[in-house]
Amino acid sequence: MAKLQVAIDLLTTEEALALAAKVAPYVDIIELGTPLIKNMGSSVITAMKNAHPDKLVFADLKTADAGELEADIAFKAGADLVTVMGAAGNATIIGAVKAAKAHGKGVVVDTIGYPDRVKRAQEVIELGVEFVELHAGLDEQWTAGYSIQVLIDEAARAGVPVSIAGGVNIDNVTAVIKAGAQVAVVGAAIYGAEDPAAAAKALREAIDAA
Ligand SMILES: O=C(CO)[C@H](O)[C@H](O)COP(=O)(O)O
Repeated sequence: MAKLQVAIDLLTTEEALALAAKVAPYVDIIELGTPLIKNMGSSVITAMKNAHPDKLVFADLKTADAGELEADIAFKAGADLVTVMGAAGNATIIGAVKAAKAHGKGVVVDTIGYPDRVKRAQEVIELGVEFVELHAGLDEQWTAGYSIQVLIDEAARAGVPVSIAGGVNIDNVTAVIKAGAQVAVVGAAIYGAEDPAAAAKALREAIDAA
């Protein structure tokens, strides 16, 4: 069954916990966004895991170097999954995977900005990562002409476990899952909704029906 990951791109632990409390019944993975972790430090990871021990807590570190060290910090704080950039060297990804194995946790590679996301996904899966995030970041989403269809097409031909992030919403989530994504990552369409719980519930139902 495909998973729903809520990306919490808010800026304080208090706001993140309040949102997570509303949407937790409908999501499998709670992602702490990079700006949130930069603003609050690893204490937000611990706070979220303590509040939701039954959920996978995803620390979107976007590590570019010192993979083992940065991943170890997040796993010690309570993360179940951490991200390393696909543009990082393989040594960085291998280091993070080493830390993950030591903690019984996992690494996700984020392909933001990588020219050939599918090729990199196929390469890094061999390094022991859990799955690869086919990701158009916020800046790319705000570029004229952006369409999530690019990511959906990439997922359909990746042939390795992937998530899709970059403007997933209720209108496209079925296509995201039908393309083969194992995880749909949803940020603004949940945290920016008038009723985040209702938005998460609708996404959950669409994923389960896909
Ligand atoms: O990691 C991120 C940005 O770097 C976001 O969390 C991710 O893109 C999902 O958010 P949205 O659904 O708003 O695109």
